[in-house]
Amino acid sequence: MPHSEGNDAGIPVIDISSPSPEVAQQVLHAASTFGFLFIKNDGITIPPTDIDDMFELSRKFFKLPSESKAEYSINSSKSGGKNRGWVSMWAESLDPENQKQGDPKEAFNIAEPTPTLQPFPPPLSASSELISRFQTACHTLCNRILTLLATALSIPESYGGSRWFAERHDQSKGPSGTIFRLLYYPSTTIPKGGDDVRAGAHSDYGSITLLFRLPGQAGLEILKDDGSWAPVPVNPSPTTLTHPPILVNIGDIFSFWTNGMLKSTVHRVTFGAGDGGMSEERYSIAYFCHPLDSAQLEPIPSKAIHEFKNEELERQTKKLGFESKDEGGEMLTAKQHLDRRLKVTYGLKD
Ligand SMILES: O=C(O)CCC(=O)C(=O)O
Ligand SMILES: [Fe+2]
Repeated sequence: MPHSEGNDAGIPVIDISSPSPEVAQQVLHAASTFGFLFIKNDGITIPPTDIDDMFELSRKFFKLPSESKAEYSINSSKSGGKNRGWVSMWAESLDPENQKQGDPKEAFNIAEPTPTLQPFPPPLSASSELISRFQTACHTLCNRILTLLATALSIPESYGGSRWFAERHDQSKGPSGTIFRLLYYPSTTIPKGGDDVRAGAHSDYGSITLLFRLPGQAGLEILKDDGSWAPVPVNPSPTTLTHPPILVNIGDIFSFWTNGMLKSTVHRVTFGAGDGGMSEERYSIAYFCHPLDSAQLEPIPSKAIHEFKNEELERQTKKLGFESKDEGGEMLTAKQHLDRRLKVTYGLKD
C-alpha cells in the first residue's frame, strides 16, 4: 500500500519498482486526486549520488558573477537559442495576474542533449556527462510513469495500448519542449505582509514534472480544492525512506489529454515564516517532460475520460485562450501550447 503519513498535503509515496496493474492504479489515483505523487527512489534509476552532484554543480554555477551568467542568457544564440540558458532574478512571472513583480529566483534551462548539446558555461561544460546522464535517467523514469498511466487508463491495444503516452515522448522521433532546469532562490529580505512568493502560483506546462529538492529547504505548496495551501514535505517519511522520494506532478498537457481527469494542480514556492527577515537560499532541480512538439492535445482513446469534463479544465481552456475541439475550437499541438504559455511567463508581446 502507498503510505502518506507525516505528509501535510497527503500525497502518497508509491513504489513502482515492480510495475503491476495495482501499481498503475495507485499512480492514476494520485494523479487524478492530487495531481502530485512521490515515487520511491530505488537508488538505481536516478542514483542519489548523481542528485547530490547535480545540486553541487548547480551551486557552483549560480555562484558565478551575474556578468558571466548573462553571457548565456535565455534565448540568446550563445546559449543555443529558444528557451535555453540563464534566467535572471525577477525575469519570470509564473502568476502575472497576481504578482506585482517577477519571481525572486534564477534559473538555467537545459534542453535535451540530442541532436546537439547546447553550449554550456563553465562549470557546467566540465560536467556535461553528468548532466546528460541525469537527463536520460529522468526521461527513463518519466517513461515508466507514462506507461503506468496508459495501463491504468486502459488505452486499447489497437491505439497503442500502454505505449500511447511513451510513443508521444520518443525523443528519437523529433523535437520536444522538454527542459531540465536548475533553480536558485537567493537569500533575500522577506517582504512584509506575507503574500509575496518565491515562485508564483502556476500549473506546469508539460506532461509530467520531476522535482528534486534538498532536505531542510521547504517552501513548496499545493492549492487544495477548498482554496487553502498545503506544504509538500521534501521527505514525507524520513524514518522509513533513506533517500527523499522523487516528487512527480501532472502538467497541463495531461489535463488536456484526459479532459481534466488528471489534475494539473496549481502550486507555488513561498518564503515560509519570517516577514522582514532574511530568507535562506534555496535550490531545486526540475525535469519538465513534454511530448513531441507535433503531439496533438486531443482527448486520449480511453473510456475512463469520456464522461469527464471538469470546471478546472474549462477554466484553463479559457485562460489559455482556446476552446476544446468539442466546442468547435481548434486542436492545439504541444508546441503551440508551450509557445503560448512561455509568452505569458516572460511578458512577451506579439
Ligand atoms: O522550486 C520548486 O520547488 C518548485 C518550482 C516549480 O514549481 C517550477 O519551477 O515549476
Ligand atoms: Fe511548477
